[in-house]
Amino acid sequence: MVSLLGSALFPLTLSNGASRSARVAASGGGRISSSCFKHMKEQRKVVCACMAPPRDLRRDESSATKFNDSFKSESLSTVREPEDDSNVLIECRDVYKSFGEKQILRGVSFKIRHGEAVGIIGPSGTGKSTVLKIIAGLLAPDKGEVYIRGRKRVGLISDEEISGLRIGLVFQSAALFDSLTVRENVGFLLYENSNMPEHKISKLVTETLAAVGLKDVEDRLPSELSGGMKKRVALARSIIFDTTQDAIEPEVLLYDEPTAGLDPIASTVVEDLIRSVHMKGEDAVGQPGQIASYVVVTHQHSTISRAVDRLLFLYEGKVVWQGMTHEFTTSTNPIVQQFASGSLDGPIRY
Ligand SMILES: Nc1ncnc2c1ncn2[C@@H]1O[C@H](COP(=O)(O)OP(=O)(O)OP(=O)(O)O)[C@@H](O)[C@H]1O
Repeated sequence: MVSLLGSALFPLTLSNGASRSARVAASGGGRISSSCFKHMKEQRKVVCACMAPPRDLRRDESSATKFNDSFKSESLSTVREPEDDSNVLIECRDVYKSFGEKQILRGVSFKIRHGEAVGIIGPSGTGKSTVLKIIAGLLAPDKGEVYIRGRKRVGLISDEEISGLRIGLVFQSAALFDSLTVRENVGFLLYENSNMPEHKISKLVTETLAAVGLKDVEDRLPSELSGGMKKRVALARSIIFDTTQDAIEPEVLLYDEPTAGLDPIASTVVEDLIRSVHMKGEDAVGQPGQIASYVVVTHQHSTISRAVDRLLFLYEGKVVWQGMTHEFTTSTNPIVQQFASGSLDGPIRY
């Protein structure tokens, strides 16, 4: 697993004899941006650097932990949590992160349990994406710990041999390789890392595309897709996995502003898609989703109400409120009230 990371994306033989990496490199004349490439590499590392725990974890029933509303973040520590943490997939414990002089995270703590659909909200620049990258293992905390299924992560994901959890990060921009077809984009990790024959990967790609409601797009280039379709392709790429492995680990997907820039109806489609690939949902072909838990960073009210069950509110480097989604609008916490109403008056200063 680790060795895959260093060897990056090369080489990858295509059925037409060209190599995928060569085509990516050949696209340097503008068809693929360096940021897309970086995103893909980052995402790839996250998805790949994992091993295989038992499949039946997916069937575990778990409910979101209910937290009381509170006026002060400090009082969160007095809230009793369930004693049984066996279903905790990811835990951040007192995480700090600075960029230069700028202190962004100042003691962030939370748990993501098996089966949960969690949203992270809060004012711009408060560190939500930073939290996602820390969970994903793309950034290391300056202080504090991240536990993956009870095991403390040491360093970045690229240093890990076994995490016991596949973690996928779905970026705001679909971050597809513009020079590769939809099939090659979705099957990218399998073409490169698995022993699956090409025809099997191709079949799996078609099935996975069908699961996110796409048909007959395998041979198209990303430039021939709408924005919403690109997001679906990106989602398909995140949920595809090697079905020839005996044991498949549970997967957590991290979505960074998945509905940003979409019209309300396209947002609804993506929100329902996020639900549908979750274990409690049903995909476009009527199969239960494969995602054990997911975390969504969003500013969109519709995404909060439609796609997540529990919310973490991040402000000034800490989780200052946690609660079920339906408790958000009725919260008496002045920070939450101001944010929910969009008022200029209140403790949040811009
Ligand atoms: N790699 C980095 N180097 C320097 N500063 C960074 C880096 N990554 C993030 N920051 C800074 O950290 C702060 C938090 O960024 P982050 O993207 O996590 O916020 P956010 O809450 O997701 O914001 P938004 O809601 O606007 O997307 C910002 O001020 C950002 O400029």
